[in-house]
Amino acid sequence: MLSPSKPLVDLKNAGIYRSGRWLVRGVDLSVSRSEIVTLIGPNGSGKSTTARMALGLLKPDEGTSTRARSLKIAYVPQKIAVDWTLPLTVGRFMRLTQTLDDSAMRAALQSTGVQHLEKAEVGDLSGGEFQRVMMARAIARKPDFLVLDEPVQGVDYSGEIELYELIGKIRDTLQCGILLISHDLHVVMAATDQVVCLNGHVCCKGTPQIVARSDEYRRLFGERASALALYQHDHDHEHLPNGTVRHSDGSVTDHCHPDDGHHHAEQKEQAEANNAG
Ligand SMILES: Nc1ncnc2c1ncn2[C@@H]1O[C@H](COP(=O)(O)OP(=O)(O)OP(=O)(O)O)[C@@H](O)[C@H]1O
Repeated sequence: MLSPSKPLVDLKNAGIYRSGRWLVRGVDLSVSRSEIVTLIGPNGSGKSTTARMALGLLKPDEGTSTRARSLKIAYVPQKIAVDWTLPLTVGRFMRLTQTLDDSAMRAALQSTGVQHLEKAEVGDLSGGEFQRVMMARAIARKPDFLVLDEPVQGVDYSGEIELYELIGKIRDTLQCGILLISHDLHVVMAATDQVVCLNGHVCCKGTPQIVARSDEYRRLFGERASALALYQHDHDHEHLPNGTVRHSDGSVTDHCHPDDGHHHAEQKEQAEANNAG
């Protein structure tokens, strides 16, 4: 039985060491039931590596990675190796790696708004449709823990907002914990409970700041601007290949300082509120 009070997944000081360097190090991260945790960070900052530790696909070389017993996991990876020139309908794709009866398959496709595509060829789908089919395939498993690696890749802005809203709905319906990966440093969903910013280690984490008041976002997204949040931070230090850290003042230490890389969104928001007032 899964305990409601314990996290589904818990990484403590976890790190992966490969080819003479730490790909990520010192990662503390937990995901509980009905919680959405978003991992952000630039390319190569260790997001997928961290997700793979959380999934149990990679064993940490340092620290620990634990998962609740009998945890049902679904993973939508960033890339999947399928030859899309081969004919494959969405309906068959849904059942490639799991047994699903017709009604369960259709319910899953319906929940992500793509039931009309059951007979479509997977190779013909648009980027947004493909992501929805991938999510339908994952949620058909009724997971306790869902990992979505870059679910909005190849999707335009309005499609991106719809996908973020859909992820919120999936969480509400399945009450699963979700680990979401995004390389986008600026735009993360408001429904995110925790944002963890990686840059080879955890730079900062916390709740995202809502930018519903921003004119630019309102112009771009209309009413749904409130579905977006802006998360700002500064990387004020650099991780060197030998595992040491160079700070903005040029000094080099073995580890990050406790106040490294903190974001300033709260101060900025406060300043904006003061100006508006
Ligand atoms: N098995 C491996 N051996 C050596 N280096 C690796 C291995 N796997 C990943 N890396 C390196 O580790 C770093 C982190 O990779 P990871 O895929 O976790 O980054 P990411 O944050 O998900 O990046 P992206 O946004 O580009 O998907 C990269 O520099 C990558 O080249």
